Amino acid sequence: MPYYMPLNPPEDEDDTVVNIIYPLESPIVCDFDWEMDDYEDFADEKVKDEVLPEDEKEKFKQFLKEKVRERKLELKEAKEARKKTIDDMDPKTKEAFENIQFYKFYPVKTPDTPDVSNVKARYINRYYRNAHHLILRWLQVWVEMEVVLHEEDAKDWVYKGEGAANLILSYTGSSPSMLGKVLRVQKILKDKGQPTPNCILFSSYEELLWGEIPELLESVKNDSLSQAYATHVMSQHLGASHVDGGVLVHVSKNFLELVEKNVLSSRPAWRVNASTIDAGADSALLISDHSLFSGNPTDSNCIAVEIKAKCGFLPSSEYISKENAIKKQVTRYKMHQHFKFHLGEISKISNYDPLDLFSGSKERIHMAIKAFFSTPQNNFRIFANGSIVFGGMGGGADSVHPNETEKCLEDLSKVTGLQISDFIELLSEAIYESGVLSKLLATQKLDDHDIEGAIHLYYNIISQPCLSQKIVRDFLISATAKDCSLMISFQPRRSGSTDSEYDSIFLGSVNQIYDYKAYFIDLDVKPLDKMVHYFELDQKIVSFYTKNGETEGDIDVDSPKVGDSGTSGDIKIQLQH
Ligand SMILES: O=P(O)(O)O[C@@H]1[C@@H](OP(=O)(O)O)[C@H](OP(=O)(O)O)[C@H](O)[C@H](OP(=O)(O)O)[C@H]1OP(=O)(O)O
Ligand SMILES: Nc1ncnc2c1ncn2[C@@H]1O[C@H](COP(=O)(O)OP(=O)(O)OP(=O)(O)O)[C@@H](O)[C@H]1O
Repeated sequence: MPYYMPLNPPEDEDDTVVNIIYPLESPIVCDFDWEMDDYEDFADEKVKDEVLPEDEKEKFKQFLKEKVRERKLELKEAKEARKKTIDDMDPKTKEAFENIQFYKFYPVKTPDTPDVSNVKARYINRYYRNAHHLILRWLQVWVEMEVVLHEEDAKDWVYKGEGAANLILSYTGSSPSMLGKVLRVQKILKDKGQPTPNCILFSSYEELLWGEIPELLESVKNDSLSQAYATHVMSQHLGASHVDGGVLVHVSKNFLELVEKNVLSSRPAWRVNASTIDAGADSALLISDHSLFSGNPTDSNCIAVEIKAKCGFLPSSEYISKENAIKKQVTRYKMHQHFKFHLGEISKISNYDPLDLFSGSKERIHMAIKAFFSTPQNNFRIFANGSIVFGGMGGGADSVHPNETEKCLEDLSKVTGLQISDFIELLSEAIYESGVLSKLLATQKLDDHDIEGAIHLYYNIISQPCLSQKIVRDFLISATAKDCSLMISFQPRRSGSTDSEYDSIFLGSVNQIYDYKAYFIDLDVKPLDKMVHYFELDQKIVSFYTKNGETEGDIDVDSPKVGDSGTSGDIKIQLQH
């Protein structure tokens, strides 16, 4: 019940505590209770503890007052918004909420489960408050997993792509229920020293952090965290119509082992060295193949574009230290490119600027797409009828060698029937008209403290669990939004048909209407203990850029030009409609 709207205010509306991070060389991280604490005494205490210089006291008090004022305003607005929603509620809905009954289930003791009969409590959480009924019975919530994939099914699944955490298989068999689907199977890293990319179990801190979303905690038991996080967290921010949680299916060990063997030769060598399919998993996610428009590879004439947009804003957090002030002027993406080039992870600095893609300006979106064509790296792929025709498979920072770009452009035009300039026009119109990136940007901006602020709250959580959770939770949601991909699929509308349930773009240059759909993929929860990695990587990237600037790997002027009248831009090829 993610949208449960209690008629009585949740407890935090009476909360008088505000989380403080006061920016100093060593920031002061504390909680201030405006009912219990006195500004003067509070500041004196900090001076006495030698965390606040005496001459900073007045400024600190002003800072506290400002934070208290902001928090009170926030609470007042939340209260008014609640009141308005309740006032506007139709009487039937209101009656349903008034009569709602909560049942809290506890497991009975079995040889494998602990006896919890003495620790039962009616309390659920601060929204639901107390349960009306307590039931001591094991409630096993099974996700519908009617499908089981066995060894003999392995031949129907081929390699589609992979990231650091998952390997994606396309279905090539004839079962109608699987047609147009991909299977997302978990991988495990060979080097146990690397930070774990995927979170399938929760630590006790994570249980606290995400505890307000019961479906998430429940999903861990069912091995369906990835599905639950997409559905119950990310879709609230990105819009349910752009998120597909998929369905969990059982997979046998033999199925996974055979698939691992079958796809080995299609996988990039560096991915094979880094990770392997987790043959111990007993389920995998079955999701619609969003590189297909109709779900059927044979009848769709579909072109799809995958964009890993990365972080689309410059941080302005007050917690960013003076030495790292460059972060407020140069994008994380650009600085990371220089660092990756230095490490030999990419052969060329990308021309792509995320600020262009997220700008909301048609011209700048155009520029971003042109940059993707010259340096796609792992940020840009194009699929025709589900098969990749531009960009590299298997993710990775430098998945396409620049020399291959020209050839890819020719292939692309052959299958789409569009000149590259028309294709860029179609894609930028869809990005501009759909507004789908503005939701993504707002979700990324949940990170308003920057890692330099959030890291202190992370340490807070692991030293005295229960404080400062929202900021870290928002940081992790934002991290998912900075790393996910957007998949937009297009299908030319048949001539003669006028109405359609889809959004569409009219491409004047070819006199054709294209229907399109947009989905976000890779919406997994980031592990809480990755916070330290985030902080360390951030410091490395910024310090490298601050010391070295743009001296290495500057943008190559000889890269293929796209979208202008000229060679590649005029290539033309046919996609039947
Ligand atoms: O830190 P970044 O920006 O390099 O992002 C990582 C990505 O690198 P990129 O720079 O996009 O090539 C990285 O992508 P690749 O493996 O390089 O294709 C992963 O997406 C990684 O996420 P996770 O560990 O699989 O959950 C990403 O890690 P998160 O930071 O999203 O946790
Ligand atoms: N539903 C889907 N439809 C079509 N293609 C998909 C789908 N899901 C994933 N893919 C393809 O598989 C690739 C890898 O998938 P995904 O990004 O989910 O892996 P990951 O390991 O979670 O990534 P990361 O490295 O970001 O953690 C994607 O880049 C995309 O090309």
